[in-house]
Amino acid sequence: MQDIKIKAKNVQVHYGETHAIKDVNVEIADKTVTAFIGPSGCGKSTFLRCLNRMNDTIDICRVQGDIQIDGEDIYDPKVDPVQLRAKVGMVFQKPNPFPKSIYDNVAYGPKIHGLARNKAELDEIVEKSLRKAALWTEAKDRLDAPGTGLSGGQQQRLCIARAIATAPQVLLMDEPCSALDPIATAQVEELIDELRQSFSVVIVTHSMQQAARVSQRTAFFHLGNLVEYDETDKIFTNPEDERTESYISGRIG
Ligand SMILES: Nc1ncnc2c1ncn2[C@@H]1O[C@H](COP(=O)(O)OP(=O)(O)OP(=O)(O)O)[C@@H](O)[C@H]1O
Repeated sequence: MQDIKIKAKNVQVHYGETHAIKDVNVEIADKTVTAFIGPSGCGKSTFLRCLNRMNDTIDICRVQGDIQIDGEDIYDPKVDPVQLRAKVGMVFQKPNPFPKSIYDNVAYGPKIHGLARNKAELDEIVEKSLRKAALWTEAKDRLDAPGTGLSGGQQQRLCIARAIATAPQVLLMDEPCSALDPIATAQVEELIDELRQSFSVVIVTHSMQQAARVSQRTAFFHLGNLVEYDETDKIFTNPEDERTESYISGRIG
């Protein structure tokens, strides 16, 4: 078992009157892929967004409880959410490159966070991030071309390169393959497996096959509750809870 990277205690989330997350306690390991699964509306994305305070941007959303990353309370008023999101990167369902060149998409974060002292260092970060995101070979001769001109799968890898360019410690992925074809999906899944050498990766997925392929730990959510959290193999072959069993066998969801 790897070290614990994220500790969430008694987390509750409300959107106005809707109680979306009900007293969730979970410990997420470093250098591990953790999958969040469960039926639509069970709270997977809401809980994922708690981990880098993306819910702060939703007026009616109220987050309670305690979330620590490396022992530090991420909801402490001293924490700057912009800095936090550089440390806890995020990749969304739909590839959303900036309307800028491939180079500038990746260079943007390191620039605003002052991670490069000069152009040569910035070039190096861009190349390293694109290599890590398995996009360098396809992109190296067109770094000035717009990011939006890439294929869907390439755009998603560009967004992954952008997220890892700020040297995050955690990468959150909210259904990162749902807009991709099977080949692009396989490439991103392969990449996720490599990324876990460097970070803690947390992925929300609708696909149980994907969770089984990419993750080592799986958390099953149902109606805002974290029902079961265990080794991925255990969840899919021998779950403890009847609700998990029903979901993985296709009876609910
Ligand atoms: N911005 C929002 N405003 C109000 N309610 C919201 C908002 N986002 C989510 N909810 C509600 O919170 C609950 C959990 O939603 P969430 O999107 O986290 O579920 P999910 O498991 O990720 O679903 P899906 O798999 O369909 O994406 C649902 O009842 C949803 O309607």
